[in-house]
Amino acid sequence: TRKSRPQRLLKAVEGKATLGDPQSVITAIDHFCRHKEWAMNVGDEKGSILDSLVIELSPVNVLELGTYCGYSTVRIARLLPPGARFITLEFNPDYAAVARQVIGWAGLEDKVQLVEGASGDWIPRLREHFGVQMFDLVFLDHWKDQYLPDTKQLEECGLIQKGTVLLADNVICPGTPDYLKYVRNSPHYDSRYYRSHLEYTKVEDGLEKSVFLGF
Ligand SMILES: CNc1ncnc2c1ncn2[C@@H]1O[C@H](/C=C/CNC(=O)c2cc(-c3ccc(F)cc3)cc(O)c2O)[C@H](F)[C@H]1O
Ligand SMILES: [Mg+2]
Repeated sequence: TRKSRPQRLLKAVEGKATLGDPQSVITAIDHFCRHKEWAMNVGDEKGSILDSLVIELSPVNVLELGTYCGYSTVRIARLLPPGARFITLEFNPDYAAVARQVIGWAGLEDKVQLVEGASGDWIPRLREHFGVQMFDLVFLDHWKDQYLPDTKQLEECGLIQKGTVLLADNVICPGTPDYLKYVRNSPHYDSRYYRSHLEYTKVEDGLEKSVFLGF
């Protein structure tokens, strides 16, 4: 059967990137998505904002919801300090398989724990299963209507504590209206919008950074 788009994206990485070089993997994916086939990676423009926030935060414990092909996983993992712990959740086995190979091509497999499963099932188990107490950074990029329920579940499980930074992709396009209302109106979050564009297009989109202030 015809290869899927993620499999064609992986072929582009294998054809163009240098093994063990994360930047070449990022460049290969961006080139493929800009010139061959669009794909829902955070992309280079929003990716630069993501990079600067990761560098500024220098997080020790990171959670990503929605690995997809692993593009943002590679962007984040390449900037993490030694000893940092990065868990990324992906429940589609085909996407997870492609992401493992993309992460491997970047030489970052030792920095990333890709967990194949649903956020709703795994969030309550992260503490006892991985021994993580709280996350310094959570990158939300999965189904847009799941940002809010998963954020609430992370709060209830005590995985969001004072200082935790939530970074949400696509708050304009496709949009996450209920999540945005929640973090912008809650006295427990200090929220800020980073205006940008939908990956590889001129359509407006952006990232919302929300710092948890404690209960
Ligand atoms: C719900 N719990 C989950 N647990 C684990 N993995 C999950 C879960 N839910 C989804 N996944 C996994 O997370 C990924 C889902 C990404 C969804 N992303 C988008 O839809 C998305 C869409 C656009 C877009 C914009 C304009 C347009 F015209 C068309 C598309 C742009 C973007 O940047 C996006 O991120 C993956 F696919 C799914 O298996
Ligand atoms: Mg996205």
